Amino acid sequence: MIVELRQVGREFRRGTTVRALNEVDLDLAAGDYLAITGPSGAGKSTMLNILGLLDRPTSGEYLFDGVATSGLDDRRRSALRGASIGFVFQSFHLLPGRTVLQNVMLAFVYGRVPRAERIDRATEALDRVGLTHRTDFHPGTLSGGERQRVAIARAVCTGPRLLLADEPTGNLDQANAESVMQLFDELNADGLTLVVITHDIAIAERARRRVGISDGRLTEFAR
Ligand SMILES: Nc1ncnc2c1ncn2[C@@H]1O[C@H](COP(=O)(O)OP(=O)(O)OP(=O)(O)O)[C@@H](O)[C@H]1O
Repeated sequence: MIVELRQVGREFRRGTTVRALNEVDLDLAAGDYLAITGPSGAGKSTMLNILGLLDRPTSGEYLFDGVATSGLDDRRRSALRGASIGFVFQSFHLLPGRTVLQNVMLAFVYGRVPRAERIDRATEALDRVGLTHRTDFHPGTLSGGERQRVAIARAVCTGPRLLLADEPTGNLDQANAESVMQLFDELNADGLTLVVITHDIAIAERARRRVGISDGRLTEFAR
């Protein structure tokens, strides 16, 4: 198992208490492809932050790749995140003043990849997403779909065990969204474990498993 959530809860206390996640159980095996859907405020971002080791549950346990993460201090959690989890966001998060290749190489800033290997691995990731012809371009000159594919190259070039995507097609037109979803299908076929948060049912249908969140509770839909 890559992900095991055991009765995970996350409460926020700001005057009143909000239970953003409530006794959530979830298992993700290596190679799974999961979509998470739900209305605004249901707990999707909270779930992604917990899965990505950006936030901690207030109850329950999260095992990542068999490791109980509640026992890890912040430094170890960051190291695990950097080595094992890739992120893709709706708004791409590319640096406009850097080239495509340089943006992908930002993934290695906190990692342990030897300097000499970095260009090769970034170039290989750009080849994987079909953008070798854009290596020296700046993000501002690319289409939305190309920008998202750069962000995906940056997320996968470190060889993560899990890729987390938050509304990855939210800023894309249908054709560009399709190219990104096609790429996700290919990455998953190559064995990458994927979790995609989306409002879009057509996008969620691409995943092999689909869960809905409502008021912090998770329900898996039969396929
Ligand atoms: N840092 C925080 N402090 C207080 N409450 C929070 C915090 N983060 C989230 N919440 C609350 O937890 C609940 C779940 O929020 P979350 O952002 O996970 O929902 P979401 O499904 O991602 O919504 P959206 O689709 O609008 O992004 C909401 O009631 C929200 O107000």
